[in-house]
Amino acid sequence: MKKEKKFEKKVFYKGPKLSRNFNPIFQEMIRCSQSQILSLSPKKSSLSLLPALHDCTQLLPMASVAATTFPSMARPAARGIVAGAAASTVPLPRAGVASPCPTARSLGFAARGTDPRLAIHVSSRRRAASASAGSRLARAVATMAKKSVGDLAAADLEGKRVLLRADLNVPLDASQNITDDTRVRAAIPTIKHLIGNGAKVILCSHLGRPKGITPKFSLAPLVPRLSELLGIQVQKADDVIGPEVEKSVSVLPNGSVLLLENVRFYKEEEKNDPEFAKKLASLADLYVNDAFGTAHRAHASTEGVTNYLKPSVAGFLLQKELDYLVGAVSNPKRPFAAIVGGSKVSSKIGVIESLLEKCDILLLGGGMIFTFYKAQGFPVGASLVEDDKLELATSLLAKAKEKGVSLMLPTDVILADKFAPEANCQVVSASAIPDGWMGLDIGPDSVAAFSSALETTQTVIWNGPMGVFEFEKFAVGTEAIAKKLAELSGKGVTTIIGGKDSVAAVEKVGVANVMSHISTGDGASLELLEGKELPGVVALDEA
Ligand SMILES: Nc1ncnc2c1ncn2[C@@H]1O[C@H](COP(=O)(O)OP(=O)(O)OP(=O)(O)O)[C@@H](O)[C@H]1O
Ligand SMILES: O=C(O)[C@H](O)COP(=O)(O)O
Repeated sequence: MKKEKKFEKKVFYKGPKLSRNFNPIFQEMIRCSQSQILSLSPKKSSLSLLPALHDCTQLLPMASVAATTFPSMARPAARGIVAGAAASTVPLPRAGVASPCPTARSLGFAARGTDPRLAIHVSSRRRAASASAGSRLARAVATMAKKSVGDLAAADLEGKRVLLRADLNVPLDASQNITDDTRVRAAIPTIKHLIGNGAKVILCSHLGRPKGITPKFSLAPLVPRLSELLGIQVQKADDVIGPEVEKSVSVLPNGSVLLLENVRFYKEEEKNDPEFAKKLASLADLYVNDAFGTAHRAHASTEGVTNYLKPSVAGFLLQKELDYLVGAVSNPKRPFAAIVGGSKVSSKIGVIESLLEKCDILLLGGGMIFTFYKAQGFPVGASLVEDDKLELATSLLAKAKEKGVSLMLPTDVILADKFAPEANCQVVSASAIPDGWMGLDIGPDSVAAFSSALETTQTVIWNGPMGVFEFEKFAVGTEAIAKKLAELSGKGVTTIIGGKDSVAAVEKVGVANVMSHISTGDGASLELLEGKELPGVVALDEA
């Protein structure tokens, strides 16, 4: 690299002809001389004069430079759709309904106010999106345009028996205490709305994966917390269907809640048995699905009952999840960055492929990066590698380039001499992993490069940790990203966190309450990000 006065105009490289095979050289060049690289000419055409260098921008931290220095590489926002969405309104709970209870940590229901473009009804997105008919995006958004519980008038609810499917699948300790009540708190706004309008709520959920009636999976431990959050005594049925439950429902006063027993105590639930669904539906007059975390399951209580209950509508939590994981991701404020981590590339292929269609910057971390390194010919030591996914990694890199997405891989990693919390560690360049060592976190240079790339963004979605964050020594990269996203949230950037480990990381760092949206779904949010339709959503009435 020759030092020149006019760095902002050109960068000269002296050395072997650059190609992908010379990535280690280029990587080292960036590591040592980042300020010089940062001064590449802002014309994309100058990159094309250096085709090999251009290749590298798709693979290395140059991508962050490209994102900031070459805004033309970022694809323009879908302005028509955004404008349509901005003009629409949020369906608010009706007057006289108690506001959601204060929560220990914000579930982000207030975030609509911070980003007016997200204050939209699902149906308005359908109208806007249909303007770009034919695109995969338009279809995906359109199928998520569902009638909401907020669309029902007070008269539709007063005295009505409402079957409300929530996801109360919470973790319990050995003494049956709830160790994380996030999903319980997330269910409260819809329940309050229903009881505030005089409905009789028949609340139903699964807990765990029981095989038949299993006392440790009873929903009984949920009753005290639900009652506390709702400010009324929640009744509990000992069964899901049958004469005893029917009797309890028949004496329910308006504005009350009856919690059914774990719906998975019946094997018919997961089989989506029509007879079981019919019996469950017969308890109620209408159906509300607020169980986002289970919306990817076509079960009797999430899908089957909609064949017997009209209307079948979405609850507020389900709506909010769709607003962010479909709406904000499909029509993002740009630049839009996606951060994908986790253990294996194989479990994130769908997410990466889908996000490559939408984002401007893609940051990769976690165990999957070593498959990408190996695909580029780097030594990976004892790191996690999926040898049968090397071609896939190469094709994802090519796809990113083709789509003009700035894909960044970490340039340095933290290595361990064994997979253990007390392992010895060292930081090395990503291209210089010695035999016998395994990469368990991204390194400090990568954190800096990722942070500076994120600085440029207006929307960020994060799924999957950057390293083995369960071990303190290897949690630094993940926690740094969590803190960076918290900082960006404070500056008005839309930040969306999905995947149980990324959610756990932001909670551990204590910044969950500042994020725009923390998804309550795990598999469901992953499937939604992959662009899949969720059966529990598809089955609901159209808006
Ligand atoms: N470098 C690495 N080597 C091995 N394992 C890793 C590495 N980096 C992260 N992991 C592990 O990946 C796991 C998380 O991977 P996973 O794909 O399940 O992510 P997730 O998106 O948060 O989870 P999910 O979508 O299932 O909720 C963590 O347990 C973490 O320890
Ligand atoms: O925790 C979850 O992901 C949901 O409650 C769905 O549970 P399941 O994976 O057992 O269907």
